[in-house]
Amino acid sequence: MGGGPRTFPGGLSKWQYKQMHEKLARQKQRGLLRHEKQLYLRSEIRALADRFSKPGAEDLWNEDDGPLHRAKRPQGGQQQLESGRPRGEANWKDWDDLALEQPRTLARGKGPSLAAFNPKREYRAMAPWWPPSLGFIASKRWYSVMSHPSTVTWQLGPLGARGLDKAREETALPLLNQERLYSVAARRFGRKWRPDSSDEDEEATSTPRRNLRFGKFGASSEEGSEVDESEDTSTIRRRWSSAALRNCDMKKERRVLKSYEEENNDLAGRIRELREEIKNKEVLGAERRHYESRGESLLTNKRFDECGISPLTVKALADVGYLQTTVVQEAALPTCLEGKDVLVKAKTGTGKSAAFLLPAIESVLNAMKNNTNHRVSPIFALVLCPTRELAIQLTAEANVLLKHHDGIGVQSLIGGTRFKLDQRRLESEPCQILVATPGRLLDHIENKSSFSVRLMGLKFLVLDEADHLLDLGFRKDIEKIVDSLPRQRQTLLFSATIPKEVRRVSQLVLKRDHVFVDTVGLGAVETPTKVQQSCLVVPHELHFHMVHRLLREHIDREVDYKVIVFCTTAMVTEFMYIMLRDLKLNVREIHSRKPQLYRTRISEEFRDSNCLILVTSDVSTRGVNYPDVTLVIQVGAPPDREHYIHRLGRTGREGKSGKGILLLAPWEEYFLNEISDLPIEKYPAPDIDKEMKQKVDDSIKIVDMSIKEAAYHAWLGYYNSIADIGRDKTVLADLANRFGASIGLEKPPALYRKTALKMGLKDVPGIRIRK
Ligand SMILES: Nc1ncnc2c1ncn2[C@@H]1O[C@H](COP(=O)(O)OP(=O)(O)OP(=O)(O)O)[C@@H](O)[C@H]1O
Repeated sequence: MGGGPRTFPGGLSKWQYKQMHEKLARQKQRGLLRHEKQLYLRSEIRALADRFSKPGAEDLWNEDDGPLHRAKRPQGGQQQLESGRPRGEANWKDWDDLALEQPRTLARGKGPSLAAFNPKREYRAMAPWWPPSLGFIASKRWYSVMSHPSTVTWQLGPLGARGLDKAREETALPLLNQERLYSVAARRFGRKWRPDSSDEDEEATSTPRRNLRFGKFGASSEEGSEVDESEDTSTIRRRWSSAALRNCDMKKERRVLKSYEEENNDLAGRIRELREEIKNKEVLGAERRHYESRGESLLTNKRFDECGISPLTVKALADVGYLQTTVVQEAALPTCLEGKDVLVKAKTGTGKSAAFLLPAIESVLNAMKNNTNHRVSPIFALVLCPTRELAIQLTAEANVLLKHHDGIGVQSLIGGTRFKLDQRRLESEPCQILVATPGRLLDHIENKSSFSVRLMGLKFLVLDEADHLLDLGFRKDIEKIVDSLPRQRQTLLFSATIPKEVRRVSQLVLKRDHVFVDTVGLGAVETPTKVQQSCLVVPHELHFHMVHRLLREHIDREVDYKVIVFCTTAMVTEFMYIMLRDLKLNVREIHSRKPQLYRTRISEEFRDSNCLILVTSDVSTRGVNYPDVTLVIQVGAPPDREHYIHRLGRTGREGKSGKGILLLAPWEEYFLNEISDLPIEKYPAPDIDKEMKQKVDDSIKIVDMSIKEAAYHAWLGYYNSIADIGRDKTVLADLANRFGASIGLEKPPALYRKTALKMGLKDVPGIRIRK
């Protein structure tokens, strides 16, 4: 008779079974369609967000929501600006002027068109006294000037006391800010290409990082110019039109053009608000400083059992001795537990991890209560972080907090492990909370549809080290990840550093009505108060000798020493490690060139030990919590201020004391301008006697030639990417060759022609090209 069996699983008839399958297929198809539709909508929304953030669309960020009005540039200010123009940066300024004079008439191919339609710069040049709170002109530099209490008084004082008219005549401030802005501009302008020198992490693969930082959404006009240079006028016109948003403008009411007087009135109002805001923040900051000055830890009087979190979590916290919240936990928990989107800024080592892991657990508990879908087990909470070590650490912390929650599991997805093993682990073990690095997570999303389905149940997303994840090195990956997540979710962003640009870009992942929790406070120092910071400037040929000298000095003084030495690149780290090991120091190394298992083992060893030195690259810069580090040495100029703060933050955690030494060469002193608001003292240069120098030289000799050559290439790549140094290629080549000689290279190793071309080093005297 045929036709197969009469009954099917579950006692269904053939017809019922067929019906059921058809229904399931229809459901699946509907699901896929919904998903596709969601993806399409998101891409549309992102495109729109892009328009909002593009240079030229700044008026949309204006709190008044009014259009950009072209105010007249104060005459006096103009003159002073011209006279005070920094040497060598004249062209930036000239472009500004050009833009001012004939904004829409620049002919194709005529002169430097790049800034012509950048109203941001135009506006800043015209009305430099405009307060930064009004949004777009508050570049990072300006912001840092504003945030310094003394400068705030100086800036706002005249504005408040003499009124706006007088303030407009105030030209010293614009002059200063212009100079700073241009110097930032010049620095960024040069960062066009960055070779393998970065060792921050290998997850950020797609885009060279520093050079493109916030290029697309950035507040500073300078970055826009970087792109503009290669564009023709038609592109520029396109950009100009995007500023108006035209039919893409989603605002319901038409924005009415305001008169110059109206804008001034608005401005006066805004200034009053701003002063109020600063006063409030200063009160908060003062409270906090009081806390710190009492020499206590950052713990508050609030207990975890009063925070409205699950008693089982409170029990787990008590098991590890956490009874009271830290300042950031007290400040962030209530808002996070309310279900709001939050952006949190708090100093390094103050307990941010628990501040987001606790709400993550609560969110999972709620979701599990309400979850009716038993076919797939959704991942309810996702924590993204930039490095593998940090992901492993956060997973371990979450595991501690979940100790008494049976059936809830946390897992990590990081690069350097086997994809198939990850997959099997994800399927076989409970995973309601996932901690991941972006690259590997994306691999799973793109290659495993069942994984994407599990993510569709997501309720809670955290971006730890958010400023870094939203930086261009990671941005594309983060956007793709966010696209594959449900829009109905709570999102938290955490970091110790939140530059102004990040606040804008954060709108891509946060809801509009998100809350900003800042426990550092405007005007307060961003580094831990109990960390003694100093800077030592010696010729870079002596850096290795000096590191050895500083380490010896520290070891002699501290019985339980624990030191981290940060080097600029992975290969320089390796070189430093081999040299220090030969000098009989108890040293370990972590950098991206080491296999993951090795990295994890060393990381654990360093976490649990004393009397150990860790030589590392930027893979250890952010988030990793090694308790009781007594000294952090940073060798060479860090890529930016944020790197400096996060590296320094590996010591002085939990309100403890620590020391940080920044070792610079004389030509790296420009970096001190970036951190001029931090309490950094001059370190008295210790002597390096002949015997000690000889010892170090002997140890340098034993390092393998191939490592030396790789260190030379990496060194060259790193400094080439830093505009202050990479701008003058001849000087750079000379410095690199001096570095090569100091590590025992008789002649500079040759570069591949292609590499030299990319780095702009072809035909540069002193650079050898491989035949
Ligand atoms: N409530 C608490 N009570 C006691 N210790 C705490 C508490 N919260 C956090 N800690 C401890 O403080 C240390 C620093 O915490 P954590 O690593 O979360 O800092 P962080 O702010 O995330 O630092 P970073 O900015 O470097 O990432 C850890 O050792 C952690 O165990």
